[in-house]
Amino acid sequence: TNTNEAEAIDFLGRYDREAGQMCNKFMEASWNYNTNVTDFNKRVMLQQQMIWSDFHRTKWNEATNFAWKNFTTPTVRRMFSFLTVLGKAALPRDKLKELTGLLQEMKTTYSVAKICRYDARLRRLPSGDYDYDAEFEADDDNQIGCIPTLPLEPHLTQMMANSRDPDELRYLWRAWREAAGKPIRQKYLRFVELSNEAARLNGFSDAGEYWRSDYEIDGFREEVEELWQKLSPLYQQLHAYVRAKLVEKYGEEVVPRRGPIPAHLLGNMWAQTWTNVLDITIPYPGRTSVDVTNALRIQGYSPLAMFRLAEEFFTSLGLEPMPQTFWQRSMIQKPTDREVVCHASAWDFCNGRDYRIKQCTEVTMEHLVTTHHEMGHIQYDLLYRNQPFIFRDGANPGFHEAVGDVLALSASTPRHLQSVGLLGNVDDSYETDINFLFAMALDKIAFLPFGYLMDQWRWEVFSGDTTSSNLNNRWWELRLGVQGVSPPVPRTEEDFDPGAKFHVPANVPYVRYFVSFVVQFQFHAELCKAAGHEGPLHRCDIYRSVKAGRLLRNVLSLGKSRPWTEALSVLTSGRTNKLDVEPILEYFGPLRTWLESQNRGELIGWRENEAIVLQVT
Ligand SMILES: CC(=O)N[C@@H](CC(=O)O)C(=O)NC[C@H](CC1(C(=O)N[C@@H](Cc2ccc(O)cc2)C(=O)O)CCCC1)C(=O)O
Ligand SMILES: [Zn+2]
Repeated sequence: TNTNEAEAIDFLGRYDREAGQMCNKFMEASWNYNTNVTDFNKRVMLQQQMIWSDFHRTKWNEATNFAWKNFTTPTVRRMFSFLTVLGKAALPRDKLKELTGLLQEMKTTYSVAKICRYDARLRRLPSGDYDYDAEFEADDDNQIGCIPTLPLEPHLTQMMANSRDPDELRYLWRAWREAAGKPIRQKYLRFVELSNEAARLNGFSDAGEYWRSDYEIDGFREEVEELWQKLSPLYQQLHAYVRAKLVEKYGEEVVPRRGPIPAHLLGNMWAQTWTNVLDITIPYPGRTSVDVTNALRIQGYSPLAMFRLAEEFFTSLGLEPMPQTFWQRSMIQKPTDREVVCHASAWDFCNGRDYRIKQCTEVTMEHLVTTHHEMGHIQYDLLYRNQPFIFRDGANPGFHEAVGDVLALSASTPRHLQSVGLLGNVDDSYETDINFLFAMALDKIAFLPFGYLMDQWRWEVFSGDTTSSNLNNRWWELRLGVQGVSPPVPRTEEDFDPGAKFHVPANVPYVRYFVSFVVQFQFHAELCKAAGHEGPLHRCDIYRSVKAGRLLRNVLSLGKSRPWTEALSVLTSGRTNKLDVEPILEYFGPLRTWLESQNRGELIGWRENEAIVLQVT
């Protein structure tokens, strides 16, 4: 092995230049496929994927020839520690092709899945009523003239958000899982086998351990478990209150007063955020509500105007504007002339100049928040663009997910929405405060158990604790036990419900979002301090604070050049280097007190025997 550190540094210099070019070519091919889903574009992208993997393996061979662990320069050692993990390219070529092929097939199934309109699917009884029980017996579609025409975005997303008909919601919930989840069950099992084989070739016990290594700390799994245990009581208070409101709306036959909440009634296809049932659950209906969707529409906001509004928040902090090419090359609306992957995403083309967002933007408050989220990824990409290629990444994946959300915490406040003209008169009353905190909790607190259980389930699949005999059952054990939601129709091992959530077929890890929802409040607290904010944390708006912007720039410019624990030390001026639930609990403190008083007499938590009995074939 080569102990010459000077030669190693020369190798790293060459790698830096070549990797940027290879990455750019792969991102272009991947972008072309995602913004124009055709077989040709898929083939080109898979070809580029193989070229990138060959490049990665060649460089890996060179890197592993160096005795890098004894090198004296810390950043050189850190670069080699990343370079000497080959990832899926460690697989034999034929298995790598199978793996990438399976991944593309699963992503395509998800992206093009469509279901029939509600009424087209259902048989009518002589009386003219719908025959709900017949809805899935007649699998022979043309018997009832059903042609699947409704895609997830924007149709099913909007229907799940706006329908208040439990039967329609139940149909949509089940039909989507028939179309998107069930068909990929076998492919996913084979994909897991190959992912584990690749992980073992890299010295990990399974793909879950490989994923968790991104967080660079031992006991990350236990750390996440501990954070959830501290947050679960607040979630249970919110769950109890929302359940009581849903009982009021739909009655106890539909919503068990002491049981889990049926998953189709929470305004979201996966019950992961509950903002779309704010109208049913808002604490003080008469008072100010921060859902500015109507104002956006009345004021004629376009997707572009929403993007400009988000960009202006970043530049008000002294952070980077979007590059010129961003506005020319991004896809911010769903095209009408071709299939695209609508799931929003932010793209770094690895050349320090080309950055884009792909988003099927709708003019809603939810999409305004998403726009900040995606632009947060681009901002982070821009701030670390002068780092070496290997360090151009988030300090940990949760940091990358937090950036946009941190700004959105300020941009969503009633005061801020009023200052940009999206909200009329805002009173500083207690009720308005509670309404605002409640709306934020439907997004941030409701999400925590889902953000936690997604990879709990996958880590157990990768480790073999969960197998094909209990794949779907284990999913519902976690959904019931952790999140307190139940399926609106019985589920069996014929189904594959996790497969109906983008990140499973797309194989995108998810615990990053749980980490983000904790750490974004640590960022918020520190930036508010830097901005000189006084008063309750939930009222802070860092808009136009150049001091807050400077602190954020200092933390994010590090990229992955230092462990994220050091980045947290920079953020907190040395006060901590750990994930900490105190800021999120402080932010929601007033709401928790209010919920505890409102929930007197309610069962906090849920009796699992009230869930629909899980059928096991
Ligand atoms: C080239 C590439 O892929 N780039 C990465 C970014 C990067 O790695 O640089 C990327 O763009 N990933 C896409 C993904 C999209 C979204 C998502 O999937 N969100 C989660 C969880 C969630 C829920 C509520 C919330 O407020 C925030 C997050 C979900 O919807 O379940 C959908 C809209 C929001 C974010 C994303 O932006 O994280
Ligand atoms: Zn993100």
